[in-house]
Amino acid sequence: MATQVRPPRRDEMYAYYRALPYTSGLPQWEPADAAWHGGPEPWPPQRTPATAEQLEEWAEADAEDGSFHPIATFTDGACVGASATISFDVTVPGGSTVKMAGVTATGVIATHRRRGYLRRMMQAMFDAALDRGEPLAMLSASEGSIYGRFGFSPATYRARWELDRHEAALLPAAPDPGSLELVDAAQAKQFWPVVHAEVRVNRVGELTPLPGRWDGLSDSADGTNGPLRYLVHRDQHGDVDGVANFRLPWSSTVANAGTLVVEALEATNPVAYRALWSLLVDFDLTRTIVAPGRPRDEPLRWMLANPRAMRITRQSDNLWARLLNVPLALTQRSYDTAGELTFTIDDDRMCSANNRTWLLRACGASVTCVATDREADLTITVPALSSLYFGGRSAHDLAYAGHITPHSDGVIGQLARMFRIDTEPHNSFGF
Ligand SMILES: CC(=O)SCCNC(=O)CCNC(=O)[C@H](O)C(C)(C)COP(=O)(O)OP(=O)(O)OC[C@H]1O[C@@H](n2cnc3c(N)ncnc32)[C@H](O)[C@@H]1OP(=O)(O)O
Repeated sequence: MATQVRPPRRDEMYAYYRALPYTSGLPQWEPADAAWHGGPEPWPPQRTPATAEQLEEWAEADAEDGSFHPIATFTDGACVGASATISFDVTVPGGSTVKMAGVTATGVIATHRRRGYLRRMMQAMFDAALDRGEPLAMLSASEGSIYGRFGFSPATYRARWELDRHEAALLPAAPDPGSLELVDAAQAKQFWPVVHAEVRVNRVGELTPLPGRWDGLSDSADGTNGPLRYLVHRDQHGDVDGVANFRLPWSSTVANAGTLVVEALEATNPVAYRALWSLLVDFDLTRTIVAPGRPRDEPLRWMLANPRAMRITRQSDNLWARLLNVPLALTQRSYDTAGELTFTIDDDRMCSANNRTWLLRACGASVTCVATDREADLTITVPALSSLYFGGRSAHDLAYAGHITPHSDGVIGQLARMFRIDTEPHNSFGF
């Protein structure tokens, strides 16, 4: 059987999409409650197989999108596996953005699984990303057991919480000099990119939006979920500094009736953030407020008179990260404390140039990472370093779990102090 792993040609794109579960209506996520899923109905929902018109639309759009890099597996001329990377910028500790290969839409048809095709496509995508100068890759994992073997590990997190409206009283605060306004989808499409652009650079893990990111916003009803509604906050000068999308889905059960789902909310400052939530958590004729896909360190909890009233009902990892070029990635973030560390990597089966001992020196804006012959302070796995890179995992926990081996006293504490960040890494949308 002749097997090729290569980018598909334009005329092969239909066959390429057909290798993906979601084009055939098959599930593409493990059957677990998902933290980004707001509604009460079972998950994952049924999907309708893609029509020929949809496939043509995607092929057209993807061919024009220079940031989309598909890869496919062909056996005897038939496309049996598909994946792709999308070039993003991701915000890293210190507020810089780093070029990142977002691995997306991956599938191998059921009859051809466990033959190493995903591994071959992943290697091809890593090599191509390195050639484009992207020092790291990220993805959302459909199942938690697949991607660790390729060097990925959780980097950003999300939570779904619920709040009983009658327990949602906010602590008093200074009067808001700004105002709230309900807008339609056309206006929301204008405001979202402006607000997100400012929020993104201040939150580790946030991404540059894909082209057309907000094109799908609409005022039409989405079945029994009803239409999305849009709320904006303006500051005292009239400039929009916060946006929220929410829904009031219909439910057949009394238990789920009167639920207000906040699908997205971003604000550039605490006044706008508080104002948006203050309306949404006290919306007449509702009973429960549900917010999926939120940061785990949601400040709203500490604005409530009863902080326990906000109940985290699900939480999960969100994006997983994988450093492809360790020295390049490490010199593009900043460090909480100045320091010098030597560490060995010896487990990288896919980007073998990383298997060295490295000397990381950080002093303010000056950061260097070079190969060294010095003795290592510690040995760390690529997945552990990839998690640590975004600041949301504890070096102590990773060491306790065996992913980091210290070779001298106190070195895990130093690693923890250098890599820590103030707020949890989070990304408000995936890919
Ligand atoms: C980023 C995203 O897009 S997430 C979406 C991923 N897609 C899906 O979940 C759709 C359904 N599943 C599939 O299409 C396929 O099973 C894939 C894409 C997950 C894996 O493709 P395959 O070609 O079978 O993987 P491949 O044979 O290269 O396996 C590589 C390794 O991963 C392991 N592996 C593959 N899939 C799984 C799995 N679902 N669970 C556990 N281990 C797995 C293999 O055992 C193998 O292990 P080894 O290297 O230790 O021998």
